Amino acid sequence: MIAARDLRLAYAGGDFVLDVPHLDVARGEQLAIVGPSGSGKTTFLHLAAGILRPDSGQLSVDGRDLDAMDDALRRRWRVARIGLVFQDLELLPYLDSLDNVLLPLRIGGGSLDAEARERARGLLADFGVAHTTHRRPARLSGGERQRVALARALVTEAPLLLLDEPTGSLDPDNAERAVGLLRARAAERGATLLMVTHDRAAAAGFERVLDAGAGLEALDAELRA
Ligand SMILES: Nc1ncnc2c1ncn2[C@@H]1O[C@H](COP(=O)(O)OP(=O)(O)OP(=O)(O)O)[C@@H](O)[C@H]1O
Repeated sequence: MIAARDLRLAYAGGDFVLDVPHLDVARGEQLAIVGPSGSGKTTFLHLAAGILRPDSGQLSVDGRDLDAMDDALRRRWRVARIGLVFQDLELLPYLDSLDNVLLPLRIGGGSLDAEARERARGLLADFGVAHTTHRRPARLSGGERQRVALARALVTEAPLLLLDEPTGSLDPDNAERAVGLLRARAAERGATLLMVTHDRAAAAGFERVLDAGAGLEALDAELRA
């Protein structure tokens, strides 16, 4: 599902360089990348989502070479094929929870029929935030906002879930429940799940956990071990 080879990205004007020599994530696999702040987890996730483009190297996601797509196509492809949770959530402040969850369908030109609305409401209920359905983000707690963002990642039933610190605002019980639900939904439909986090507890139970502690180039060593 994800194949990265000799991937390199340096931010203009910064010191940080992301190097990922070799990483494969199989279709249907659930992978957690754990590492401290600043190790490049978000950068890698944004490369995999086609939000950032590498300076060099190859990256194929869901069988597509992201570099070969123009920006508009990559955006359409991302909305259709990836359920994404951003570290800063990116809920739209003028939409209530239901419309935030429906947003990927709206952007992707998908159907917003009764069935889609029912699915969105069901996801809000699954994550324990049905009571926020008609509230805007400003009137939600941090944990409620996070759970709305998690519900949104599942609404398109995309084959790839990319989750950036999906439990950052949740207490331990809610974190465990939320990750369990994301993983169960992914497993039910054979979707691939990649979570990056600094929270080792959130990664407990994942069959494959990569340590980005020494920088993502260390992933290569794990793969060869
Ligand atoms: N737009 C940018 N321009 C310059 N440097 C950046 C930019 N975004 C991130 N960085 C730097 O790149 C490095 C990796 O950042 P990244 O957000 O990928 O790390 P992370 O592992 O996700 O950290 P955290 O757990 O704190 O979110 C950091 O040193 C950061 O300061």
